[in-house]
Amino acid sequence: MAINTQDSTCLPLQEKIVHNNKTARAVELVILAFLVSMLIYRVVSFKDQEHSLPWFLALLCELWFTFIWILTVCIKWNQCSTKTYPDRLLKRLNEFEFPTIDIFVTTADPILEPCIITMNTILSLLAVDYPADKLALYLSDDACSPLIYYSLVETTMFAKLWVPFCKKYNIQVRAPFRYFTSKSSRFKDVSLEFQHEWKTMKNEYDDLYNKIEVASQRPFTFTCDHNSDFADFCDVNRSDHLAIIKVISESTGLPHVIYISREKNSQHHHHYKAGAMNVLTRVSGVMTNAPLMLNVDCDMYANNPQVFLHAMCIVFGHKNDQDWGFFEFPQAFYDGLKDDPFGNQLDNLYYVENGIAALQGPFYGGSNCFHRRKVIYGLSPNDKIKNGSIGNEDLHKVFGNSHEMRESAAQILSGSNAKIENQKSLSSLIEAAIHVAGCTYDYGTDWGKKVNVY
Ligand SMILES: O=c1ccn([C@@H]2O[C@H](COP(=O)(O)OP(=O)(O)O[C@H]3O[C@H](CO)[C@@H](O)[C@H](O)[C@H]3O)[C@@H](O)[C@H]2O)c(=O)[nH]1
Ligand SMILES: [Mn+2]
Repeated sequence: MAINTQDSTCLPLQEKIVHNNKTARAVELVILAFLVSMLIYRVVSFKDQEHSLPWFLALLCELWFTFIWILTVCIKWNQCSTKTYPDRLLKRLNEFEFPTIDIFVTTADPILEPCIITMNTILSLLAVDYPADKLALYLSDDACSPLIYYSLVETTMFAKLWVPFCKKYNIQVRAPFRYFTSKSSRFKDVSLEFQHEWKTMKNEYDDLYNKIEVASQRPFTFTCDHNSDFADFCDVNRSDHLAIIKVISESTGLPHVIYISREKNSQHHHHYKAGAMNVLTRVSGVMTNAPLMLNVDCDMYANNPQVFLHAMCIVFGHKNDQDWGFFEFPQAFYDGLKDDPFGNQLDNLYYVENGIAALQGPFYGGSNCFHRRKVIYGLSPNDKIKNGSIGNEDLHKVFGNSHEMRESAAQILSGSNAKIENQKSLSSLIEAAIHVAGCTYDYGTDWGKKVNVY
């Protein structure tokens, strides 16, 4: 009987691969030798010079050039990439061991950032290969727009069809606007059942698209009485209004879906995306309190349904907690021009990032990033505070005057298993969530100083 030497339990879940190019390094070393010889020549022949000032200035310029050149070579010396192995992960762990994750999507304007694009971002995230009961998706709407709220409600309904369809047929692109326009969605050797479901799904998506597009093209109208779902949006001023938080879907087989429009007041600065991220952190802390948080901009979509499994390879693939506080996925851009003449694919930026990652770690790009909640709360990745050892007064100073916020923070800081299946239903937590979404909630606390995303 053959012995399985490749026992999957011994193989790593993730590897940091450093690519070193020997030829390029040899060339750099030759250049370094030239530069050093030139500097030695400048110094040695200094006393023989009639024009010592220009000679000295030339020496300074060359020293500066050499210094910059060395910094550049440090970045070029190694290029690093991380490889993750979701198949090994699935053999080694059960899905119930995966942590809960709070997903944040931010949007600031339904026209400048077209609603249908934001909704596709959301659909691609709702449909990822990960246990749905471990995910909660929060949409932060800085425009306080009933149109965005309406679109999210409609999108969540469509998701109830779209997500099972994607999972049943293992669809690879789960943002419908890309899926239905890509060649891979055309029929080839597929069953009649698939063709039939594909057509139904396409019609449903066209319906959703039309509803949102029609609603976007004229001022959004709705009934303003108290029973209406839109009552909170009546006569609302986008830069001066109370917080609005609505639970759109809860425990329905989809991830939880929650709409947030944080409080705005013209007297207090809202701090753009950074302000939105802080409110999202607090609101999700009170509602679902997942130990991991992912932030995604409204105009991006998950182009790989296994992206959360790749993420879990990083989470479970490191022996020490201190090895990471956050990790992020690179951005890629669709429909680029051939050969990228304008550099839109940011290849140079990634070249620099990969070089820096080989030296230390990547720099924070701002989105597609998984954060450890406790790190955002001010702990280093390997630290834990003993349950009960942090006093209520300290918690008050750091996390503010919401009892629910302090309780949830204490849970995270002590490393106890924060679970989405919080006893209380999300709808019963709206009041507490609205409190922490206030625009002055963090005044006098450590938010923004020691506790924050940005
Ligand atoms: O008041 C605001 C302004 C922006 N956003 C959101 O923030 C995100 C990023 O804003 P955008 O204007 O698209 O910035 P970009 O320059 O495209 O984004 C890059 O640069 C930002 C930092 O400047 C990072 O936060 C982003 O992740 C990164 O992709 C978008 O989802 C916006 O909807 C808000 O939620 N509220
Ligand atoms: Mn952007």
